[in-house]
Amino acid sequence: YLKRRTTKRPPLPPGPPADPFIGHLRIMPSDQQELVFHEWAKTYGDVMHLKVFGHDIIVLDSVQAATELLEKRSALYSDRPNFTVYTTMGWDHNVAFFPYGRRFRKHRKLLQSYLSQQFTVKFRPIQEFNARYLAKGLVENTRDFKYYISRYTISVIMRIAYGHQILSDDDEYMPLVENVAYAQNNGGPPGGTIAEGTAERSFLRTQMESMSGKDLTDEDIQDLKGSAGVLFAAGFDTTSSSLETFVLALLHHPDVQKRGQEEFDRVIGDRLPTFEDYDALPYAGRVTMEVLRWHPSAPLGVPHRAMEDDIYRGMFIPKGAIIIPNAKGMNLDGNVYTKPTEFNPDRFLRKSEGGNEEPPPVATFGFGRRICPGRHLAATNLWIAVATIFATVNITKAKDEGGNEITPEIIFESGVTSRPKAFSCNIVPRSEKMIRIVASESKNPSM
Ligand code: HEM
Repeated sequence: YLKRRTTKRPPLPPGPPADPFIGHLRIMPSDQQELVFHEWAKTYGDVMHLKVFGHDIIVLDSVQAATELLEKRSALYSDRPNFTVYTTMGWDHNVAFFPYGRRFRKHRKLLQSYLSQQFTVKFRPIQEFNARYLAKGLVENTRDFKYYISRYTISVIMRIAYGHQILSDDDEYMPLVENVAYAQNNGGPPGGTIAEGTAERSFLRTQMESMSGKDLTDEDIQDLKGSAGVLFAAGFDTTSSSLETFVLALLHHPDVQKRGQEEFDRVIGDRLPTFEDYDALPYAGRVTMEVLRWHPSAPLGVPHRAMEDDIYRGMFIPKGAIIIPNAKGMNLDGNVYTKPTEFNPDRFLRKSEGGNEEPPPVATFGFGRRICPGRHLAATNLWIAVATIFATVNITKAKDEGGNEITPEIIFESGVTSRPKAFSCNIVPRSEKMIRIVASESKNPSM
């Protein structure tokens, strides 16, 4: 009896009541899962167990639990579940879905060195130019603002991954906006130019050069193409949806736009911002951080998988369990953020400066050995776009036929990546002077 007691397995983490056999299938939300999980966590705790189709699912709803498991015990939690849907869609070269192992480490190493904080400083001229090109689009305003946002994020990635700068709407690669899977599987369009040695410096070219002299295997070539395609697939949607979230937040908070514009006028005024101005434009920095907190564009992160049985805070986590880090839930944690649903960039300010000293939203970019390798690029892409938008245009609510302002709902689509539900707005240049500045500073790049 004593032996049986000591070897008894601790209980699974708590969770909502389940049905026999089918577990939580019936109550699994099909929409806004992140918000429903966050509500459940208020009753069952920040480590919650669900069971669906025989699979154990552990939802983590606090940064503390996610850090302790996915970072401190990363040797046990860096695997991915089997993403059958994505692999049957042909996304099998995407490192984001690789199980933990040799091929994962190889891809991750390639990406990590190219996207490190230090290395991404080299991309600044590319980001600055493309932010100006974004402003040019918004000032001309002949298409929906979402088009210009997508063109911006695609252009930066195309240039960094493949060495190709998009300079016109007729660019043959613009259809990639609609066809991420194509880029993923074909290693990006300008592959030919790389072989010919004419492409600008880029991820593909750098990796090819570092391997020159070696005999490249088919797997090496596939891996190079695959990881360049991953930059596109993982970086495009996430960044453009965050910029849409920024526009949505401005419509609800004209005061935020006003303060961003006042900061720009006071500090810079008669030219467009560059990364040299980063420290001088702290409000733009806080707004960027609040966008990433308010609605993380991958609200449930990307699931990890437990590689062994584990025990955490006296709860049993079975081998094979799917671990879901609920980034949105963590960013709405009322123990960490005051009035968490409010968009308030000043929450990050020091108390002595009138803020709450609340921490940056680390959950947005995930955890441990799987943390987003593109996070430095993403954060700087967002910052330069935010600062340039403050500098150049006024964004206000659209009006209906009767001249009444339309206030868009704060509601986000469900999915692995999530953007605001479609909404419209008015975008006009801030002044004649700004139109001239944008025209003269968005000329072809010398990068
Ligand atoms: C706002 C923009 C972005 C957000 C919110 C975001 C978020 C995330 C998250 C939550 C993960 C999963 C982390 C985990 O498993 O714990 C991830 C993985 C990844 N991200 Fe990002 N990301 C963004 C932009 C980018 C960019 C710009 C790139 C590259 C150009 C990129 C490349 C990747 C890759 C390759 C992975 C897979 C990493 C792995 O499985 O080891 N991301 N991202």
